Formats: sequence, C-alpha cells, structure tokens
Amino acid sequence: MLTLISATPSPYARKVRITLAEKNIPFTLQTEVPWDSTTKTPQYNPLEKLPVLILENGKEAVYESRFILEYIEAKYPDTKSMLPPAEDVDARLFARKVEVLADGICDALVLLFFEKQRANPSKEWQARQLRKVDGGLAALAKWVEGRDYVVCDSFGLADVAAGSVLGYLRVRWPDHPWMERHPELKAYSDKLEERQSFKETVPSPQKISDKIV
Ligand SMILES: N[C@@H](CCC(=O)N[C@@H](CS(=O)(=O)O)C(=O)NCC(=O)O)C(=O)O
Repeated sequence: MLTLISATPSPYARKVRITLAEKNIPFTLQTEVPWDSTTKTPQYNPLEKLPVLILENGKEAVYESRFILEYIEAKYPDTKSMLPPAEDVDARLFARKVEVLADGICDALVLLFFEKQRANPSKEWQARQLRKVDGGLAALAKWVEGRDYVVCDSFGLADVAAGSVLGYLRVRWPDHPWMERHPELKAYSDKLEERQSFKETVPSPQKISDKIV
C-alpha cells in the first residue's frame, strides 16, 4: 500500500491527502514534524521536505507535492481525473497555473511564519512575503469570482490547491483579513470545506520541538 508522509498543518500534504481521498486510493498516513530530528522524511527525500509518497515497495519515493499529484494522475488512470480532458490543453494548463499560484502563496506564508520566530525579524522581508500573499489572494479571488469551481465548472486540481491554501490561512493566520477582503473567496472555501475529502483532512497546528531558526 502507498504511504504518505504528512504533517498536520501542511497545505502541500493536504493537496495529496484530498486527491487520494477523491480518487479512493487507499494509503497509510504517516504524520510527522519535518522540522524535528525524529522525522523520517530525509530517508526518502534528500530535500528533507514532506509530503513524500512512499510507493508500494516501501523503498521508492515521490516528493514535491505538484509532482506527487502528477504521478498519481499518471499512475492511476482508472480513478477520477482531477484535470480537464486531455484535449482541453488550455484548461489543463490553467489548472496547473492555479496550483502554482496557490503553492506560491503557501511558500510566502511559510517564510513569513519562520521569519516571525527569528530573534530580530526583518520588517522588509515580512512585508515582501505578505505582499506576495495578498497579491496572490487577489489574483485567486478574480479567478474564483462567482464560480463554484475554478476550471471548467467541475471540481479538480485547481480547487484542491486553492482550497488547501485557504484552509491553511484559516489555521495559521486566523487574523488575516482575507475573508472580509474577498467574501467570494470565503464562500468558495466554505463550500469546498463541505466536501468529505476536505472534512477528513482539516489542518491543525503542530508542536515543533527542535530549534530551527
Ligand atoms: N514545494 C514543496 C514544499 C513542501 C514543504 O515546504 N514542506 C514543509 C512542511 S509544511 O510547510 O508543508 O508543513 C517541510 O517539509 N519543511 C521542512 C524543510 O523545509 O526542511 C511541496 O510542494 O511539496
């Protein structure tokens, strides 16, 4: 069986958990704190990041969430596709563009999270990351406006990625004003959180024991 190394707050890992659930692909969830020395992640990913998908042989591993999702789509063709039909090239590329934007917002949020923990956090660095978060959310809000799903009016990869970053904001930045600033994003996120695959993967904070910054 597949094993997914995940962490409770991880928006990147949530994308994979949601996708495996939507495709009804069974897997074992291995929850870790990638920042602690106890993590097994480096044994499977030299970049020491999760999520990591450990394949059935227990040895080979796939890492980097975008690639894990591409791998799952390619290797499990009989499951529900998370992408528009192959002939709709532009829609498929747009879905991946939404994932790039959503992941980029997550990247800036992670950098912001750790900068705030430094002894002397840089105001300029925090401002730069927050600009990326706010700019990314504004772009996402435009794509989502008035729609239930971002691409081709059906649930797919773009919604998994967009829903994961919005769910991450709920947990990691409860005081970020994105819901007031973009009510359409809030409505969109609320609807996604009603899906079973979202309900069973709600993120939560983790306790990091090691000193990392
Ligand atoms: N681009 C990567 C980012 C993954 C990532 O940053 N994972 C974090 C955990 S979390 O932020 O998702 O909770 C990690 O393992 N960090 C450990 C490290 O960077 O050494 C992906 O999409 O998989």
